[in-house]
This record gives sequence, C-alpha cells and structure tokens, in this order.
Amino acid sequence: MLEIQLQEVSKRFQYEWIFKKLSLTINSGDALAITGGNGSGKSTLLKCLSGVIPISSGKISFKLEGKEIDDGDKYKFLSIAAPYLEVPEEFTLSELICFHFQFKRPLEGITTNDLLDIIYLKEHQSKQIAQFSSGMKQRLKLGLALFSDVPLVLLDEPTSNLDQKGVQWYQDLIGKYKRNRTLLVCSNDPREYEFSTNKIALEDYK
Ligand SMILES: Nc1ncnc2c1ncn2[C@@H]1O[C@H](COP(=O)(O)OP(=O)(O)OP(=O)(O)O)[C@@H](O)[C@H]1O
Repeated sequence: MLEIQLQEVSKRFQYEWIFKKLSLTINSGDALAITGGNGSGKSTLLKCLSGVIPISSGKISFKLEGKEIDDGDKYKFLSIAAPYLEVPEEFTLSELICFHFQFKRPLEGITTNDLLDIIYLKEHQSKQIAQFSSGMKQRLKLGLALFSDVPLVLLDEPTSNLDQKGVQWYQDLIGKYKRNRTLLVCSNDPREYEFSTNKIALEDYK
C-alpha cells in the first residue's frame, strides 16, 4: 500500500514558477489525472514525483505500508512511460524486454511472450527498436510501464502516437491491468483518463 503526500510543493526554473504550493494526498489504488494546458507543468510535476528533477520547496513523501521511502529508493517503486523517455534503440524487442525485466520484475503471471502478444508486437520481436514506428514504440513503452510489478505507474500523454485502435487498446489495458496499483496520468485528452478517480488542474496552482 503506497501513499504519496505532497506538502506545499513548488517548482521553478530560474525565475519562472511552474506550480506553487501544491498539497495533495494520493492514496493507494487512486487513479489521478493531472490536467492543464500546454506548458502548464504536467511533465514537470511528473518528473518531480519520480525524483528525476528536484522540487524547489515543499516535500514529497512516499510511504509504503506506513514506512517512509528514502528519496534515493523511490525509483524502485515506480514505472514511467513518457514521450521524453527514450528506449535503447540498438536492442531488438526481445532483448529490450529481457533487459528491462532484469531490473523491474514483471507483473505476476505475465511472461515475455504474454507481453509481446498484449502489445501486439510479437511478429517484430527480432526487430531493432530503431526500426520501430512511433506508435510501436509507444505501445512498447506503455507495456513496459504497465507490466512492471510496481505500486505506482506514471503515464505522460499515454496515447501520443497511437491510432484509434491503439487508443482503444490503451483503455482496455488500463481496465484489465491497473489492478490495485496507483496510476497518475498527465493529459489534456479525457480519453486518456476517463477511468480516473481524482483530477487536478495545474492552472489552480499558479
Ligand atoms: N529544464 C527546464 N528548464 C527551464 N524551463 C523548463 C524546463 N523544463 C520545462 N520548463 C518549462 O516549464 C514549463 C512547463 O513545462 P512542462 O513540459 O512541464 O509542461 P506540460 O504541461 O507538460 O506541457 P505539454 O502539455 O505541452 O506537454 C514550460 O514553460 C517549460 O518551458
């Protein structure tokens, strides 16, 4: 059971405040939509939450079964799919999945073969990622994030580069595999977060 608490969290780049005094509790199993116009700070907030970049003030705490997790260990409990996160292009698909699951265990009961089927890329398993289309890469990123056995899944613009079939696939995937995990989705597209249980708009924290 992972609980995330944000206490008066603010972030600025040089003299530009991106968001200010954001306080929020995200309970285990919540599906939170983080909305806001272009440039409002959605990706910045996700990066702060994952520990990729520091916050300017306030506190973000992760508590697992009531015990606070050290900042340096937070990455172990989360997975991310985002447009700015690249996957190593020199690997084949099978090699990459195998590599990824050496660091993050797959969801219980899911094998590499299952994942290849679910992301409908089985016939491309021996192809180098460099030769993937943008939609194929996106299905791969979503698959790796959702099928990692972590209590927190962070998704930034999850349907970017997906066609209509891909959007439907994404919605079905969340329905089937969210399980009891916490999900945070940064988005401007309601189709990406229609399942959400809570929603914040970053315009409210300027
Ligand atoms: N490393 C950085 N240095 C300086 N400014 C930055 C940096 N990263 C982001 N910003 C600024 O922070 C603001 C928020 O950007 P961010 O990418 O978080 O917005 P967003 O809501 O995710 O936008 P979009 O919907 O277009 O993806 C922008 O003004 C952006 O220029």
